[in-house]
Amino acid sequence: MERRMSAQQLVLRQRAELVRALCCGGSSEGLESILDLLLSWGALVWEDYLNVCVAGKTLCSRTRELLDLAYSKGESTCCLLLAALSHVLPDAQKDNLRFGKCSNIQNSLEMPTSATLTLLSDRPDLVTQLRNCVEGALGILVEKGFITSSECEEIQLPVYTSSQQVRRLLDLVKCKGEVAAEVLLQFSKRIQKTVVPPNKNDTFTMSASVAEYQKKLCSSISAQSHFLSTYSDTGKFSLDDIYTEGLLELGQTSTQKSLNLEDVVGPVGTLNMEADTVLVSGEAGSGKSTFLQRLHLLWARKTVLHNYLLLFPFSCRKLNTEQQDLSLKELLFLHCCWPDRDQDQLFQFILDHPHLVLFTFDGLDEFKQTFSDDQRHCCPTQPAPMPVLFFNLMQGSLMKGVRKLVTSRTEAVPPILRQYLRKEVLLKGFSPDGIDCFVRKHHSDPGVASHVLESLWSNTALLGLCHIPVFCWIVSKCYKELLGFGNSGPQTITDVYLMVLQHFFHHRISKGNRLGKGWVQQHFDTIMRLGKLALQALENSHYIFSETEVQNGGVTEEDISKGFLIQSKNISFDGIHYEFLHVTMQSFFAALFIILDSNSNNHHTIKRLFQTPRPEGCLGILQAKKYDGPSTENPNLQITSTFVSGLLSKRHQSLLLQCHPIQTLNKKRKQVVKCVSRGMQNHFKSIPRPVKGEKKSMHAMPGFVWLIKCIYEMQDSEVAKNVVATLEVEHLKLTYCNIGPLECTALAFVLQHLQSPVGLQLDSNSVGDVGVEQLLPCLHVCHSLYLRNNNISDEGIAKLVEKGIQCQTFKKIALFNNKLTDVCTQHFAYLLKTKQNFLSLRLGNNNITAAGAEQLAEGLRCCQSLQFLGLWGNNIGDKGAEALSHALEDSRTLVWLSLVENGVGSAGAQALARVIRNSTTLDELWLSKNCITRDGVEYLVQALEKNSSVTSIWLRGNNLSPEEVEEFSLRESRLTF
Ligand SMILES: Nc1ncnc2c1ncn2[C@@H]1O[C@H](COP(=O)(O)OP(=O)(O)OP(=O)(O)O)[C@@H](O)[C@H]1O
Repeated sequence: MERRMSAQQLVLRQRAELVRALCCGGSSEGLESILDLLLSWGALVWEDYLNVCVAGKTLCSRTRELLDLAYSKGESTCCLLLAALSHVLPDAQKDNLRFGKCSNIQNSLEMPTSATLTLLSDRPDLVTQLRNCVEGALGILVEKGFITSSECEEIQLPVYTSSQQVRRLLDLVKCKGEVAAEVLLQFSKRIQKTVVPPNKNDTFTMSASVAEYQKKLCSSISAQSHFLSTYSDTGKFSLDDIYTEGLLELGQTSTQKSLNLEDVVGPVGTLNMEADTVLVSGEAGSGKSTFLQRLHLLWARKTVLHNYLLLFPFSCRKLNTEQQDLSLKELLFLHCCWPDRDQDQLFQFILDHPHLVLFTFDGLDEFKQTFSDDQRHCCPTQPAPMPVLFFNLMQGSLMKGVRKLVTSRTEAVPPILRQYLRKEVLLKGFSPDGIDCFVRKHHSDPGVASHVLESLWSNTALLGLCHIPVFCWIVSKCYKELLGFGNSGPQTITDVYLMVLQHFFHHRISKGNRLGKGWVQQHFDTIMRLGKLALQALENSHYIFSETEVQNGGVTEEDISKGFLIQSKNISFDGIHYEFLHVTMQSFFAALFIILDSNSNNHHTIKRLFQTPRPEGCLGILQAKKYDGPSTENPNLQITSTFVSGLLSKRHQSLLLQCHPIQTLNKKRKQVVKCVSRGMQNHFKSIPRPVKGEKKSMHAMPGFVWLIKCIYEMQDSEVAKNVVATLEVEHLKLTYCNIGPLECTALAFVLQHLQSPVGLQLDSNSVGDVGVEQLLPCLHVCHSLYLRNNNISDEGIAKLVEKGIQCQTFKKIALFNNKLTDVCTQHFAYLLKTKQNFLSLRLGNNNITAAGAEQLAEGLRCCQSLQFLGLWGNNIGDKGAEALSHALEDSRTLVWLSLVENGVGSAGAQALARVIRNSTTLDELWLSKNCITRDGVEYLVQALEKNSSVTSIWLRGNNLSPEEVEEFSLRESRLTF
């Protein structure tokens, strides 16, 4: 059992977490900063450092090497390692790590006696001081003959970040001897005196030509971002009228803090200080382009981001069309805004003041080439092919210091890009309040808005879909059709897109004519022409069509008049260009074409679209690249396959039968079912055998959720049943998988058919109250439900508990870090009273006070089964602890209780002592980070004298002096301080 752990034990026990913390971003900056500190503190000698840094080793193996080394060197090195980790890791990554007492250790080296030793002892500061002037330092050292120009070039290779260049310089100079080291130190002292930190007191003069250009840029950006393209046909709404805040959260943290627009570009959540690129990721239609558009508009009005004088907005869709090699200068001025005069002066201003410039790139996922960092290009005036230019900008080899904001579909972010990211922000669509707000903005008539909202709230599957703004837009646009559905409204995204298809055809038919039942047949030719254009283009990541391309595809004026194709907003094109109203619409037309086209080749298209293992050869874009299902390389093909599944649902058969023979439809359907089943089988095969004593557990691989969504679109319970019939796991882990309400609906649809109960782990997603409701149909097959970090409120809990008490197998719930208050405790009290086999209730990091604890106590008093109760990080105080203790005094089942960080004092400890005295089952009691004093601990010690089951009571961070800690540790070894 755990006692107070030594630094060595902490390093050993947390090995996996430490490796993850240092390697998750892909950047080696964290590890290298730690090595700097350890060298400067004398914890590592030069040979150790060289051993860790052997060239060619991966970041993870270097990290492991360091951990092994520290462990083998003993307690004091581990202590310094933990101190360095605590110093270097961003707060967000420190949450779940323990650094022991080592976090405040300072330099333990004596004053250095030589310049080369000073290079070691001052290494962390030197890296910071010199990183903006490596070139200057190198110049002096070359000039004085200490290093050669080829050594100088090697240090400056663009593969290295500026901090890495400094480290290489320090390593080199160390070997060049005392005088060289002395020269470098003097240079560093000199620049310390002269350099003004960037951004602070940054004096620059904005010449008239820069001011004029800024004005032109603002007015062109303002004009471009005034309207949303999805509203272009109505002419009714400006962005101001309809824009609704979406949920923005930091990626890679365990806390869910909402960000505002300025935070996205600002310092909050920075993981890699060296990188300039901020990624905003989200699902299709989650509002990424609209978010950027809003940011552009507000910047152009000078309402936000005042510290950026110039903003250059790029669309990856448009960059795709660039055939010529361009220099950075041409890229800026040709693709964004042409300066009327003084181009060179203006460009020089941009080069000289990178921190005053912001670049935005919309739709990285639409860029034809996959991100690669093979080819370095650093010269701003030299032309290069577009992908080279673009990738080097994101990496920071080009225009270092300019902040870049990139949007992308989550699943399409290439892992290799992550090492160049400053941070990742997730755009999670609308909250339930956001949906309400959007619908009310869309409908000026409050009666209609309420009617639409009522029908949404009565169809929770559709409500789940509407947290994605593009679906919310469709539902609002097609409100007449929606209200016409009554109770049997759309359930799947295919239903929603069929509704919008019908809506557009309906609105474009001449007055007096009605859209009959056979409307698909009526518009068959248009559908096929647009579908063919859509599919061929999707295969090549092509989203903008010239007039010639449209004509060559056979698309007629009349087809265009239906409104699915709109004129491209990218005004700098020659001649008219078109794009689909939204890219998801392009995917939908592509899917319609695959289903309705009688060409037998579609058999291959479907096969390739659903292929999950690495295919031999496949659709255009997929051909040349490594790829794991359609998801990773081209997310639009993934959505297309979801639509294909949905269109093959038996529910839509009668609609499609009008223009396609049943045999062919059935054949395609069989094929899709086979592909999806095989895909799932592949996932199941990847489940490792359980280690002895552990549960058989499956961690969802990429593509699992996509397959589940395809099955849901088919709306066929038999398919769902067959697919999971062979799944034998006890634990299904889907953490950080972008599970929102829509995915919950699909998961429940499939998982409810599981043969034996599972633990369903959905931590760190965006389930929310709507998602919780969607999960209820599968609650009877969940013995445990893990919903940490999911924006769940008391409302969701009310529904969960109502269903949970009817489910015999449901025994454990974890709700750490949600939005729960005392209101939820009355529901849990009811559950504890009613359900006498419930085992574990974890409610840490919510907003539960003494009143909530008193409510819980009501339930606990009648509960004969609960073993684990976690309330870490609430605020129940002494009163709450007393209430719980009274209720638990006679418990014959309680094994584990956590009241860490709850404002519990000695009165609370006194009450808890009674639980300890009586209990024969309690094993661990967690009371760290409270305000218990000597008196309180005295009660606990006395109670322990009567207890033999308790193995540890954790008391770190209470109101005790070091002497008291010492004394109690000697008296009672089961206390951990
Ligand atoms: N914040 C918002 N306020 C109002 N409407 C929005 C908002 N975000 C998105 N929408 C609506 O949803 C549509 C789709 O959004 P958008 O194109 O921004 O999504 P996206 O995430 O960029 O999609 P994709 O990844 O498919 O390109 C918009 O055209 C608009 O109608």
